[in-house]
Amino acid sequence: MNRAPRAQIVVVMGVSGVGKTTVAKGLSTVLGWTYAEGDAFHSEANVAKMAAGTPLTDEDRWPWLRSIGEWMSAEIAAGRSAVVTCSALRRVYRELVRAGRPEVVFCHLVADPGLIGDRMERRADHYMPASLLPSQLATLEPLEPDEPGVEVSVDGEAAQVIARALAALDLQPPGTRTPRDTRTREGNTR
Ligand SMILES: Nc1ncnc2c1ncn2[C@@H]1O[C@H](COP(=O)(O)OP(=O)(O)OP(=O)(O)O)[C@@H](O)[C@H]1O
Ligand SMILES: O=C(O)[C@H](O)[C@@H](O)[C@H](O)[C@H](O)CO
Repeated sequence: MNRAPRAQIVVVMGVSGVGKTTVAKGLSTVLGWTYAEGDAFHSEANVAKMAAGTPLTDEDRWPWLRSIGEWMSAEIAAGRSAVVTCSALRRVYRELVRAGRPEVVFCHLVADPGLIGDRMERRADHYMPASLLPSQLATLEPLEPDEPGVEVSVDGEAAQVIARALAALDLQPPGTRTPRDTRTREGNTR
């Protein structure tokens, strides 16, 4: 029987400035998957708060996380695989995003804080000030072993990082799978 493969959702997570947008866009292009920018789901109030240099609270983040989850559910219902950025700093946030969606896997981007700070300082067209990096790092709870996902270093050029993320996630661009790979993955409920 010819069954359509289940949709997969990759959440590219990590602190502000670590490279989520860069990597998520790259993955979606290579894989031909839908892409969404998690920042676009923030309320104007959240954006204004961050732009003013004030960290968001849990209460600020819950509605934002729920909107991202709703977007994922729509993609899953349509049978589309997708990549979305979402800082997903705390485990409870990731649990909210995953709840009822076994298709979700996280790609946690990591780097030396100095490297992230440099990249943020050089980025001109973004509301998030580099001064919020310490609070992002303090809030971050790295992926735990029982959570679905991988950790990927963003050291090096963007193309290298995207290739590293694909390999860590065990994803191949369409057309590059051998029949043997296809058989293996059909039976894999990861
Ligand atoms: N591998 C890389 N090498 C050099 N520069 C990079 C790399 N990845 C990202 N950058 C640059 O670093 C800055 C931050 O990257 P990006 O905007 O993708 O991060 P982000 O995690 O999406 O940030 P935010 O959460 O604040 O939106 C950008 O100016 C981007 O062009
Ligand atoms: O949880 C948070 O504090 C926010 O999502 C931030 O991480 C920003 O949205 C993002 O990084 C934009 O710069």
